[in-house]
Amino acid sequence: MNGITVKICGLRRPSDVQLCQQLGVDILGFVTEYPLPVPWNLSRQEALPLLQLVRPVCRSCLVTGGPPEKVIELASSLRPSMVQIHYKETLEETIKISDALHKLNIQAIKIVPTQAEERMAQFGTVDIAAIVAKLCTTSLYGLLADSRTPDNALQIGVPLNQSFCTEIIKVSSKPVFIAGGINPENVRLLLEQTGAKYIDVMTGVESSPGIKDAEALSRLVSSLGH
Ligand SMILES: O=C(O)c1ccccc1NCC(=O)[C@H](O)[C@H](O)COP(=O)(O)O
Repeated sequence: MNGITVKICGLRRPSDVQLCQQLGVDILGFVTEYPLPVPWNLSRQEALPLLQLVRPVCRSCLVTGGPPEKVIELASSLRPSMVQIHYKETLEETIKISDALHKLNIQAIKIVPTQAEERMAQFGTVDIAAIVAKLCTTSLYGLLADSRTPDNALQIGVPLNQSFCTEIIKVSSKPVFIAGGINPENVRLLLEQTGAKYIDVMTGVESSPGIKDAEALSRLVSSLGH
């Protein structure tokens, strides 16, 4: 399973940042100034020294969200490689954020909500193919098909929605990250079933929120041939 891009999210400790890099993780995710009080959340003062540990061969990703001005200001201040727009941003807000970040050479990815009512609120339609088509005309780097949303942010092990992921991958011309309940035991099967090339994992490699389990992380990464 070579060629799979691995993002590990919810990093809070320097030792976990180092571990991810030793294991060859591609993207290191830091939940920063997220609009809800989740246990992975960092202040920008906490995030900065962790971001500075990320070597140029890896990418750093801020997971955040909210009003465009706030997201753009945060990214301008911390200068990560990527920003994951992961709250309730509309299409117009997503375009505003991704255009501004593009000018700063920062890649942006946007969650496509699993819940129909959230899709309607953010994009004015529930139709997944139509939403993906619109997002693929923007300056976003990629999309995220994630079962963890602002509405179930505190749950552990929210399972992956396979048909949702498969549908987005089928119609997207941009990279699609799949996320939700991926762990060392199910990762290969989920990749085969969805055809995904990009994965995002948080709680499936943790012993408790924000504490990565070195053995689980190592098994996940080595099962992908990293
Ligand atoms: O990280 C959070 O605190 C968070 C809160 C609300 C929505 C999403 C959040 N994280 C997004 C991620 O990128 C996670 O890596 C992704 O949801 C996968 O999580 P898991 O199912 O625990 O692997």
